[in-house]
Amino acid sequence: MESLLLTVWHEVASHEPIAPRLERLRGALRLQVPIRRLQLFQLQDEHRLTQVACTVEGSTNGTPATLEIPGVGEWCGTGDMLDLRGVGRSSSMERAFAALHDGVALICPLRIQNQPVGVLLVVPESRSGFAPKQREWLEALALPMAVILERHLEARKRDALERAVRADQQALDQGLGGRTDDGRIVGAEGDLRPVMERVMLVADADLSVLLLGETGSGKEVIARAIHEGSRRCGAPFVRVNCGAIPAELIDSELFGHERGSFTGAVSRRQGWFERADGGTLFLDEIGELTHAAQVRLLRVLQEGVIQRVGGHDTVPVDVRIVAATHRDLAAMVAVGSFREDLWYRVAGFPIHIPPLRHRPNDLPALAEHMAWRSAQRLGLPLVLPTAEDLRLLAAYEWPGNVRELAAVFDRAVVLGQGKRLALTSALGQSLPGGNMVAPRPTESGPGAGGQTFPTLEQVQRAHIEAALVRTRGRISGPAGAANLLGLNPNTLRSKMRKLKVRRAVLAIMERDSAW
Ligand SMILES: Nc1ncnc2c1ncn2[C@@H]1O[C@H](COP(=O)(O)OP(=O)(O)OP(=O)(O)O)[C@@H](O)[C@H]1O
Repeated sequence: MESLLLTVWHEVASHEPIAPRLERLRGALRLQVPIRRLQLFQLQDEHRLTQVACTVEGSTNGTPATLEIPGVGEWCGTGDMLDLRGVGRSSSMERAFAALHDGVALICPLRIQNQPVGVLLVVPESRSGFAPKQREWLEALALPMAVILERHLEARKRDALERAVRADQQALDQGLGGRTDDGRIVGAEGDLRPVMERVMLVADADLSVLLLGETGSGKEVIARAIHEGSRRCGAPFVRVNCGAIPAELIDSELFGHERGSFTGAVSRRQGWFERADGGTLFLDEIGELTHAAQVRLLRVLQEGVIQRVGGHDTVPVDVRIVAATHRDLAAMVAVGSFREDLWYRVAGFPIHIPPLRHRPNDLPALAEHMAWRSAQRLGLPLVLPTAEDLRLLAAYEWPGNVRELAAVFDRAVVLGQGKRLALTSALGQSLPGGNMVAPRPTESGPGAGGQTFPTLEQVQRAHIEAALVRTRGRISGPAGAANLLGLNPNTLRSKMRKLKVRRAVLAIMERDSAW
């Protein structure tokens, strides 16, 4: 028993990730106790457990990541170890645990200084369960397991905090000159004009604004324009990506924290509201906020004051909210995944930004802007798009909108090395094997005078790939590549096989739209 406990405490002191430590622990324990599976759960609130780690042998683990178990919090705080074989399963908690492993398991509450942290679940090798002595050993495991779990949770919190600090730093760098853009809104006099008219109407009205539009369509650009057109323009514009906030850090992100208020809080930190005080808080991807975060956000919007985590003073804050989402927020309200009261707070004045494919008149100016921007960013000579380049761009759907256009130009400029815009190649970028889509002969560039002249096979392959890019991978039907190329779908398929055409170009384009 002593040597076993020594091994256990040795694992407690380790800094390795939790899963291999638990696996080793199970191995050591199995010398004394016939264990098949160990599962460690973190207590999320009164009724919720989240699986942190599981070790198992010989079968996959079908336990869901999060379990709703009524009364589990209370039992964790005061209850004793339970052998599910022996209980009458009178409570719904016992029934819920018993359902996990066919009623053959032992559950042990994990506490530190009487505070509940989680649950250890142990499944025996056989249905006969554990002998009394073996149960004693398992009971002795509760404290070291609780310490392992608590340290693991603290380490995760620390990591999340470091990530948040890094994100802050990036945002700061961008604000301080990381932007190589001239800040121009291309299309303000073109297809984007109705949007700009609404921006001008609302900019100085100090209403909250909700920007609706597909990803990469320019919501942040418009949010900045609203801020810059308002009387708050001399004060900060703070952008927060709501989808990237770890649930355990929501309070600290919103309200800030005092030094030492939790492990990892090495200095005082201002929350978003304080940082944006007097200015505009841009809540990007607001539809991604968790339910708990929605509640917290609503509270500060209603009360207009914040209290830092670990602090006692209330701090009044004055911010204008501009929120954005690519989701159908009204539908989310209808199904209850976004709070209606928060919706009323943030959706004072909605502005819809159309996707790039609905702004054909802006495309030439945007293409020139991106050619200039990429050349400047990458330190290469400026090459402007030709009429043929513009036709190629106009034929594409742009699911990633202006951001995707910017990424395509970055690649086209790099691939063309300041001598040409390699737009065809940039649209159907390099494949995992390292091969490139061969340039089309029409591409602006050296053509016949260039260093390499593409073979007929390369040109055919590139042409078929360009057709597949345009039809987003569809081969047959009126909107398919075969129709576009004037071929029978089966003929196209056999050509694709012969030429080793890579339908993976599509996967790459999808990946690149998030570039
Ligand atoms: N009208 C425009 N004129 C010039 N550049 C633009 C325009 N619209 C968008 N951009 C550029 O496109 C990129 C994406 O824009 P932005 O970040 O505003 O999109 P978004 O809709 O907020 O994206 P997401 O939904 O992913 O947050 C940025 O580099 C931005 O500078």
